[in-house]
Amino acid sequence: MTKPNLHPALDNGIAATSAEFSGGTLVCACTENAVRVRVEGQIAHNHACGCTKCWKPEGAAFSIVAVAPHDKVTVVENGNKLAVVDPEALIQRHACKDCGVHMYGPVTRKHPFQGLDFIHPERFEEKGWAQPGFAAFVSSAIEGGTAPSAMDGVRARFKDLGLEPYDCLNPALMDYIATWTVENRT
Ligand SMILES: N[C@@H](CCC(=O)N[C@@H](CS)C(=O)NCC(=O)O)C(=O)O
Ligand SMILES: [Zn+2]
Ligand SMILES: [Zn+2]
Repeated sequence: MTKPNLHPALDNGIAATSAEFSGGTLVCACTENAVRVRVEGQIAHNHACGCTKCWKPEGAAFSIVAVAPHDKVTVVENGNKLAVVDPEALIQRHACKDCGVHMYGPVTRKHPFQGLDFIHPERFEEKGWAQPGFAAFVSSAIEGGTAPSAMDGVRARFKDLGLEPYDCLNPALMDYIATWTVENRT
């Protein structure tokens, strides 16, 4: 059976995390006047996401997405090209209006992820960012066009890569969300 195309940063071999990585610059896909976003420090919770809302490169069924604290994320070039994809969404994904790449997505509303920005580390100009650790929203890939009959192969491939597949987030993040929910009951 042919291997499913998940994402180039998975299919072509997962690049190792470097302890030396102390931040980098995300760049959009424009060849002129590219948007650049500086992220200070290492990223956290990097994972593959199968949902339809996360930005993916052409042909990929999954995105690669991680978080960084909002105060560590700064637009440094061509921020005038950014627009919010869906103002109603929890994650305020700021995309380049010319090439469509999502550059950063802050969570500003009261939520366990408030204060975090979602970013796509494959857009870093530098290497060494923390490698993905699991796969989230795997069943949502069907909504993005993956055939239901391909899903066993998709999950098996993630397991081969050492990335446990989940249909929501991983247990650590789900427990974190539930704990926050208990602590913030009104
Ligand atoms: N099945 C839905 C799932 C969407 C979803 O819940 N995505 C997650 C992972 S990125 C989320 O946290 N979304 C919040 C948001 O999009 O603002 C889809 O594929 O569109
Ligand atoms: Zn662009
Ligand atoms: Zn997603």
